[in-house]
Amino acid sequence: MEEIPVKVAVRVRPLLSKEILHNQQVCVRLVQNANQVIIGKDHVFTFDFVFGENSTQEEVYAVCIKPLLVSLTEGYNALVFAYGQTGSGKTYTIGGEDSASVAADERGIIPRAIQELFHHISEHRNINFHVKVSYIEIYKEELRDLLDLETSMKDLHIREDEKGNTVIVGSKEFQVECADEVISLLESGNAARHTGTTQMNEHSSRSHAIFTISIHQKQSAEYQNAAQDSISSKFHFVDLAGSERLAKTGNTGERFKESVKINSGLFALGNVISALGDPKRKSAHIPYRDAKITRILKDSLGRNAKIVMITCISPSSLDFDESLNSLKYANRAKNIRNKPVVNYNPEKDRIDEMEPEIRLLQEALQSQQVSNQHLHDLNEEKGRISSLEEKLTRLQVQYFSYRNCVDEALLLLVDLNDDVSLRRSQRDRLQSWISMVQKVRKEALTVQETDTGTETSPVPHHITVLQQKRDLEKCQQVLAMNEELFSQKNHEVQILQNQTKALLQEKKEQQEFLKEAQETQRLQGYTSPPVLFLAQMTEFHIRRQIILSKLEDQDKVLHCHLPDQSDEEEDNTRCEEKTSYKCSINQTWTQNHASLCFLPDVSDMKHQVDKSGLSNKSALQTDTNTGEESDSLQNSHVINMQKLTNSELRLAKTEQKIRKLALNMKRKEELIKDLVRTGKDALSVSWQCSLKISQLEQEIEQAKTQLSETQKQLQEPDSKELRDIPEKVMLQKECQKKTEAAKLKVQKREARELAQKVAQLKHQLSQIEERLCEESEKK
Ligand SMILES: Nc1ncnc2c1ncn2[C@@H]1O[C@H](COP(=O)(O)OP(=O)(O)OP(=O)(O)O)[C@@H](O)[C@H]1O
Repeated sequence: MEEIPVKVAVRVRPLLSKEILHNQQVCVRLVQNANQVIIGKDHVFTFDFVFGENSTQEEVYAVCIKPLLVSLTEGYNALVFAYGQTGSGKTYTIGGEDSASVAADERGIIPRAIQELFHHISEHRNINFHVKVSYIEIYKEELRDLLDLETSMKDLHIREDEKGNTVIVGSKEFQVECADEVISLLESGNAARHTGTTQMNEHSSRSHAIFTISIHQKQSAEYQNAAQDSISSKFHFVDLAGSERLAKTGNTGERFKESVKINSGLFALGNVISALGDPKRKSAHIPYRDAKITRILKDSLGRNAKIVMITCISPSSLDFDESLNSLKYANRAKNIRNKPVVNYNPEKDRIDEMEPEIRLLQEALQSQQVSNQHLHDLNEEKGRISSLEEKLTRLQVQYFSYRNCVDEALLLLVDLNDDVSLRRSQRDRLQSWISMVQKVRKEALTVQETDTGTETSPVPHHITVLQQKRDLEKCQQVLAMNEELFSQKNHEVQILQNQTKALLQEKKEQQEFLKEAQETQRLQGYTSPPVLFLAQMTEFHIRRQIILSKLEDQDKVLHCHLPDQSDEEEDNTRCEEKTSYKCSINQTWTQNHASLCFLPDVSDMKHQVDKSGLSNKSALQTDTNTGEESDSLQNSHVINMQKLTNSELRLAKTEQKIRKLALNMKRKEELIKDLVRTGKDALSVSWQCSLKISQLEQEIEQAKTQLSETQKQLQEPDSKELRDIPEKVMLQKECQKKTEAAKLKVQKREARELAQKVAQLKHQLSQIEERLCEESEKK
């Protein structure tokens, strides 16, 4: 396999009108015969082709591209890429401009190659050509289909097939028939390409564009002989985005981002070119994967393609650095060596690849045919069976009708045999016929019995089968309906079960919630001061209740004796009084029972007790015959009543005390809260003060240092400047500063005092808190 180097051409564009206007100088010269470019004074480069400012598009095409197009038609892959600084003439050379605005002789490489290709096709009628085109751009390292803008960037992927050919999966390939069709596709792609205005170029391409023509050629059937195969080849036309010096272009925002991506892609391409141009490259790694452009060109660069690199440069001395860099870049590319081959038989290879698949398919087809035959046979068999079944049914019907006839004939002949006088021979024959029929019938019955295993039935067999079939169908229908019903019911049951589950869950949750609430209430009951107070109150009431009940019991004992010591009238009075007393006691009892939190009116009680006491006294006055026992009982009753009154009074007093204490506690709690708040405020004030103090201290320190410096300066006898007025002003300022510093000192002292006060306050506060705690503990 022959190794051929990459051909490198350099094209120097003429100075543009704006460059002439700015009187820019030319810094590039060409030595046409030697294919040399001299830039500046002493940078000389030799290339395969050099084109000066007067070179035409036709010239560039004829020299650089025509041989590639010939190679393409011979079955070789080809690649031309234009490299150079922004605004150096790449798009102009490649032909990526709007062709409507370009004169025919200014058309670039691509339209010329298209024309030539279709001219070639038209001249080779013996070959069947299939031409496809695609147009892709790499914008900010993302692929974009310029012929189908609806294709999302995410759907385009660079892949490598098993032969190492780069394939862009998802890109549209248009099958084309004539040059005009391709030109219009090219134009629509050019229009869709990302371009923008920069300081360096009014129509700057902001992306790398790859226009690809793929051809597949095969001898026409009439000219074909067995030895000839088909050929497939492709031609990439690559218009790279221009290299840009960010400082020079002044790009910002989106343009800046584009520049970064463009330069990184070009840098990756430069690295690939360097690696490929390195004589020790066999061991070196080729960094194709670093950028999309290098991944796409992987199968061409350094591999199976004939390559021409066109380096475009500006002649302006202002672009000297960029042009020199481009020439160095191109110089490296000269070292790349490729091994192009004619791409024969991709179809045959494909057929080879597909052979096992074809074999499998053939086998599958055969087995399909066999099974089809079987199916056919089966169908035939089925048809035969059904016709036989029909025949059988018909025969059975015939048989039964014949049997009926025979049965009837038998009966008739048996009668005739008995009644009619026949000749002996006739009678014998009849007799033998009858016995034969009987024998046949008997045999038939035995066969039927063994077949069915049942008693003989008068219904023909086929009719029974049909009937049973119908019954079976009905049963199946009923079964299906039942099943449907069953599934419905099942579903309903399922729903109900779910509902029950949900309700149970809800109930459980509610129970848990209730428990939690009860628990919280219980815990709160032990900790909250008002509840404690209530509990204490309740305790008091219970004790009071116990005392009252004891008194009542004693009272009952007392009243049991009273009726025996009075006459009837007095009895009534006493009874009335007794009832009123009892009622009053019972009333008190009921009141106490009704609400433990309610204190009974002490004055009421006293009044009732007095009343009972008086009534007892009057009873004692009317009955002079009362015994000592009754006296003592009455006395004890009065004493008890007094005791009760006393305890009621004490209880009322204690309750009042408790109320007062609770009120006091509440006030003190509020006081504590206030004090804490004040303490916090005082703390924040003191913090702010200390912050201010530290600031002031710093300022004082600064003032001090400045003062000492000024003093030093004043002490210097040689300092002439001191006598100057501005210097004096400065000194005055310094003095002012010193005064301010002194003031600050005073402020600082005040602040310190304030801080001390705050500390004292805090101390007092803590003492009060301690005292309050002690008091509350005592209470
Ligand atoms: N050989 C030439 N003869 C006359 N004019 C040229 C030539 N080369 C380039 N120009 C002009 O120079 C300008 C810039 O060219 P072009 O747009 O092709 O640059 P570019 O290298 O593609 O720039 P970019 O990288 O920014 O896209 C265009 O106006 C173009 O017409």
